[in-house]
Amino acid sequence: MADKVDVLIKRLDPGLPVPAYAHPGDAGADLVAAADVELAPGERAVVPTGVAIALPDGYAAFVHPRSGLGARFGVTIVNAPGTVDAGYRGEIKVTLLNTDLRDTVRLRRGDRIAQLVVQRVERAVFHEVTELPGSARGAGGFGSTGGFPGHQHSQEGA
Ligand SMILES: O=c1ccn([C@H]2C[C@H](O)[C@@H](COP(=O)(O)OP(=O)(O)OP(=O)(O)O)O2)c(=O)[nH]1
Ligand SMILES: [Mg+2]
Repeated sequence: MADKVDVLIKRLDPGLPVPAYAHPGDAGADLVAAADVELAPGERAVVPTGVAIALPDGYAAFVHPRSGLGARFGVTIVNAPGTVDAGYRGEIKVTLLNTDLRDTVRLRRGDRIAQLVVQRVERAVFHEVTELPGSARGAGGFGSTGGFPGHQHSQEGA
């Protein structure tokens, strides 16, 4: 059986369910909207979920978009994945964005709008140096390996 972690949860709206995993083995527990929301094309809104949590030290929760909302309606999360810190006791909120150029999206209270992934996280101890150790990648990034449709691979500008 996979590792499990106990997370305290407080319902701020007793009429709504606590986050739930749809299937065994799912990484994300679905979060619901605590209010109706209407998003015009290109519009975003901070949507309450009706829950607050207390994570153990050494954990964080990440608010991920749902692929179905993205594929069907173009609804995503502006700051995906949102980070819920272990010390945060406020309501979890989701900043939804309607990326569709034509259609307004209407979501109802109780609709599943995002999914919460709880993960262990490390705290870094930053050691300042003047030179970093070399690596195979070096400073290449932002498409340095090419592979874009219709474009030739180029080392320039990497
Ligand atoms: O999608 C999100 C992202 C964040 N939060 C909450 C939990 C998190 O612990 C807190 C702060 O988030 P973050 O550090 O990303 O925001 P910030 O803009 O840096 O605000 P702050 O200055 O409060 O840290 O807001 C959410 O409810 N949903
Ligand atoms: Mg912050």
